[in-house]
Amino acid sequence: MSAPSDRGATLEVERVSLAFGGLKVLRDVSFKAEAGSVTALIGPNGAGKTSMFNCISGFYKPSQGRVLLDGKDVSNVKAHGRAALGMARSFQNIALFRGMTVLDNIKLGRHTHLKTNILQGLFHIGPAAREEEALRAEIERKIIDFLEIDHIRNKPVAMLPYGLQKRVELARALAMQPRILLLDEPVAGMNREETEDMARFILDVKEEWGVTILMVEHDMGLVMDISDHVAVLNFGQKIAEGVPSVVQNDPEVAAAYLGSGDPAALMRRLQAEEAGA
Ligand SMILES: Nc1ncnc2c1ncn2[C@@H]1O[C@H](COP(=O)(O)OP(=O)(O)OP(=O)(O)O)[C@@H](O)[C@H]1O
Repeated sequence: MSAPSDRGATLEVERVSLAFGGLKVLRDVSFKAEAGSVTALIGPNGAGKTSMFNCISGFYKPSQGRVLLDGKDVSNVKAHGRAALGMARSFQNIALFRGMTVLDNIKLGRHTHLKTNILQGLFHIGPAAREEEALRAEIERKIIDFLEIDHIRNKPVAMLPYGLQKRVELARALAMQPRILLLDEPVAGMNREETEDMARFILDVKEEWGVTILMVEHDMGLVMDISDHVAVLNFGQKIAEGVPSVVQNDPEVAAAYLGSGDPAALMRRLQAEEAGA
């Protein structure tokens, strides 16, 4: 299969902080997702993972820090501009048009950053160039083959089991021809078989399409199995980072998750680090 993007993009998060009123949600967080790798952002509930995703994709503007895509500062680029630069995102809760078919949902993915309007795109009218249309159709066909969803292409999304809906969401994100894919809890609510399928597809997106993957995920089995790199947030700060085996054995990470150790001491250390930064 030919890759829709030549290679994945590098993402750098540089000293990002975010506050809602007086609440500091992210504090001076830096990490990097290397081109063509799978990076996982993990941490207990409320650690700031989704907020970080929102800063990366341009939904939130950090109070400090920068987001760089292939070394280019995109901090002032709006969400749709970042999408046009190759950032695609899936959401924690499925954000598909439930009454529409699988194929039409996938088609909508491509219109995120094209000038062609959605209705023109769906009904193949207007100024959309024929050649581009053919190329797009080819890409959609490849995505449908790749994710093994040909048998449901004309089914309304609402009729599909949860795991397949998540797969359609991935298909729609791929239709944007991303260079980096941000996946917010891609296997949340899935059974074991669905999780294993999704793990395989994520790895295939990386290996066959060269797309960089950044995912927020609570399923530690999946994170440790498929990530090249893991960054851990707790109380809005990065507490650990590295290859899965190192992060897995980090006592501070265990303490953050299990509540063992002394959370007050950890909080004090994080605050002291922040004050000294
Ligand atoms: N729009 C908002 N306004 C105010 N506070 C917010 C907003 N979004 C998030 N927060 C707060 O920021 C903190 C981090 O939330 P966030 O959703 O980023 O964490 P998370 O690590 O993604 O959690 P989870 O794993 O439960 O999804 C929480 O205390 C949350 O209540």
